[in-house]
Amino acid sequence: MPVDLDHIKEVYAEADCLYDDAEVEAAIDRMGQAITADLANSNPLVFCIMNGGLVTSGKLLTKLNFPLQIDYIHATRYRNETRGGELNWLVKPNTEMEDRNVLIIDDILDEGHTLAAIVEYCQKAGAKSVITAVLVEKKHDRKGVSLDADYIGLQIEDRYIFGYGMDYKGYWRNAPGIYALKGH
Ligand SMILES: O=P(O)(O)OC[C@H]1O[C@H](OP(=O)(O)OP(=O)(O)O)[C@H](O)[C@@H]1O
Ligand SMILES: Nc1nc2[nH]cnc2c(=O)[nH]1
Repeated sequence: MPVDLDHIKEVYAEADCLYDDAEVEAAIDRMGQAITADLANSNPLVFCIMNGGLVTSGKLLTKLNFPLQIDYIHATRYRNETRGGELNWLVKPNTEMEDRNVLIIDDILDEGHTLAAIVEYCQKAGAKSVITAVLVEKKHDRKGVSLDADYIGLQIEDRYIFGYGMDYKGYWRNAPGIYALKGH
C-alpha cells in the first residue's frame, strides 16, 4: 500500500513530545557513564539490534571510550506496525561470542519478547555474560516475560512512541526526541 506522506507528517505535527533531544542525550550520557564504570575492562562484544537500536547504539558507543568490538543483529517483531507478533530473525550474529562478555543495545523494552529471545540466543551461543542496555522501558502490566534490562535510559508511559530510532510505520526513526502518538 502506498504511504500517505501527509499522514506521516501530520502524525509528527500532532504527537506529544515526552522527552526532548537534550533530555534523551542526558539519559544516553548517564548510560554511557554507568556502562563505562562496569565494563571498561571486560573487552565486550556489542550488538546493535537493528533497526530500532541504530540511533541509541550510535550515540551510546561514542561515550564508551574503551576497547570493544561491534556487530549487529536484525530481528523484528512489529514489522513497522504498532502491534508485535512473532519474532522474525533477519540477520543472526556473525561474530563468535563463545566466552565473550556481550552487551546488547536496543531502543525499547516493551513486552520484552525481543530482548528475551536475543539474550537466550547469546547465552546458548556460549557468551560468558549477556548484559542489556535499552534507551527506554515502557511501563505496563502486559510483559510477556519477566526481564529487566541492566541499563535503562528513560521510563516511558504505556503509549506507542517514536523517534530516536523508533518508528511510526517505518518513518520518524530520525525524530530528535521521543514522541507519543496522539490519542494512543
Ligand atoms: O519488547 P518487545 O515488545 O518485544 O518490543 C521491543 C522491540 O520492538 C522494536 O523492534 P521492531 O520489532 O519494531 O523492529 P525495528 O527495530 O526494526 O523497529 C524495538 O526495536 C525492540 O527491538
Ligand atoms: N516504534 C515503536 N516500536 C516499539 N516496539 C515496541 N514498542 C514500541 C513502541 O512503542 N514504538
